[in-house]
Amino acid sequence: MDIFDRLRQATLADWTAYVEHPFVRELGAGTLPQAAFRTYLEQDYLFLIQFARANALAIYKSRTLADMREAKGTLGAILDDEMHLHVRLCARWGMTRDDLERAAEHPATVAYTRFVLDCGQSGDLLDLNAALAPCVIGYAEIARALAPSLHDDHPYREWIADYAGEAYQGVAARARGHLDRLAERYLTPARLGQVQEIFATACRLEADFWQMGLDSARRAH
Ligand SMILES: Cc1ncc(CO)c(N)n1
Repeated sequence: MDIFDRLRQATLADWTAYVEHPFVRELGAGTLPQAAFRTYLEQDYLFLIQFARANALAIYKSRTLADMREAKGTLGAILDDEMHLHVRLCARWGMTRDDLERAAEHPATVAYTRFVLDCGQSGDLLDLNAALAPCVIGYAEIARALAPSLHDDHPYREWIADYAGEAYQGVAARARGHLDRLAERYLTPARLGQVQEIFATACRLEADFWQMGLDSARRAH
């Protein structure tokens, strides 16, 4: 069992509430209201800006070149791949990159991103990567679970296919391996509870992020 599996086991209720959130189920079934997806995607673009900063912070917090390269790889994947998906999908609704960058951050976006950044500022690279893990590894798992139900005219096909694709799955697998190596170096029995709490909080903030999308569609009706 690697450290990711141990953290997931220890926080299983929070993990499950995140990866099996009603937003995820409706996304997979293709029944998610478009308004919910649009709000989610707009906020997720703003999320990714802060998430890029968190990975830049991971470079700053690194004591080895190998750790720096891991964070740089994830940072590159966010800036050069993942954000392009958002811009591409939003362009279909007439939203430009500028529109996205001008949007106001929802409290759920602020809460999650600033929590992750604070874990990195107040803690070390293990704390920061424990806060980042539910995000990267969680999305890879969610998309892999949804991919078998994809069909040609699925409304969210591109989103699911991108996160289920080889490139993103590779980023997540690397992050998982890196977290394990960080745990070997830095995790002590005394720290385990705190690292679990960071992981669990990030899972809860992920669930809140999905909920924000659902709630916005409810308000629009
Ligand atoms: C909220 C959130 N969590 C995880 C990911 C995966 O990078 C994302 N794009 N957005």
